[in-house]
Amino acid sequence: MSKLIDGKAIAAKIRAEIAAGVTTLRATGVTPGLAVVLVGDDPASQVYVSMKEKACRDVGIFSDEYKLPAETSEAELLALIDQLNHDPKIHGILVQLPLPKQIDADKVLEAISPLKDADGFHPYNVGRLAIGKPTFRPCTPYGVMVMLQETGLDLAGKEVVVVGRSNIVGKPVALMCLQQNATVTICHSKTRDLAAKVRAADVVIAAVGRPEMIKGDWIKEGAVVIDVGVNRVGEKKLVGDVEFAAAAERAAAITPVPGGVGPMTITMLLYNTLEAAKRFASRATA
Ligand SMILES: Nc1nc2c(c(=O)[nH]1)N[C@@H](CN(C=O)c1ccc(C(=O)N[C@@H](CCC(=O)O)C(=O)O)cc1)CN2
Repeated sequence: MSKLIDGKAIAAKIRAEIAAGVTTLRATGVTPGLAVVLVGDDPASQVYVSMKEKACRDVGIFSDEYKLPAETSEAELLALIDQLNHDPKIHGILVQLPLPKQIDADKVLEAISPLKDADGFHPYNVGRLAIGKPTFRPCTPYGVMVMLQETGLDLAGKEVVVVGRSNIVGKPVALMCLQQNATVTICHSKTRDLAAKVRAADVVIAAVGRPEMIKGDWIKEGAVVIDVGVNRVGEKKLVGDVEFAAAAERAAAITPVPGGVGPMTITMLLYNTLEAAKRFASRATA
């Protein structure tokens, strides 16, 4: 039976450090501020946004919420982003994804000032990550890396298989593992013999968004498994992208769902917001 990588416990430890950092910064007269923008009434997004607001309160970050109707136009959202880019109380801006169909998400993410890009999704920050000089890192992949670090595993020379190639998780987490000298394979819907690829992996990062798609018997004995999937099955049950019980029989360490990567996503958002505020403060005094 494998060791559980407890995202809640790791998140609590890092959030305490962030709270201390916020206190120090506030003593200099700068309160970190995060604008949380939600368009529409997607139930999961509403839950995530509430969790982000509560997490901000808990560590002393000021959060300003903008809940806009589902029929908001792209131009209206871009006007709000422009206003927030110029708001001195706001150091980080996050637009909850997904956005309604009439809005081009890429255009919106590109409109956020790269200096306030708490989600790390702006092409400037993505480019910095790609060249190995990250500024703001996307929160979920960043959280995954912190969890891997907590296991004490050295990624250098390890075979890492990332299942999923989204801009939010798959691609950036692959870049981050590459930066740590892992040999990285990104798998996706056109990958031939996914099972064989996963069977060869020392580390499996599942970010495909399909309930229990990665079978337990694909996991190599002693591998580390990070499950990014948060899939709702039926009324209340949440499952990951990996068949947890069977995978846990073989893995050296594995993340649960819930209580694994999810809490780390919000923690790294707090971290990025504090970083943005610190950089603002040092620009102001330069
Ligand atoms: N602007 C963004 N949009 C989205 C992001 C993001 O990082 N930035 N990621 C996801 C959703 N997400 C954050 O927004 C998110 C998903 C899951 C969790 C989480 O803590 N999950 C819990 C379970 C919570 C539940 O009961 O539903 C867990 O896994 O333990 C936090 C944040 C898409 N959009």
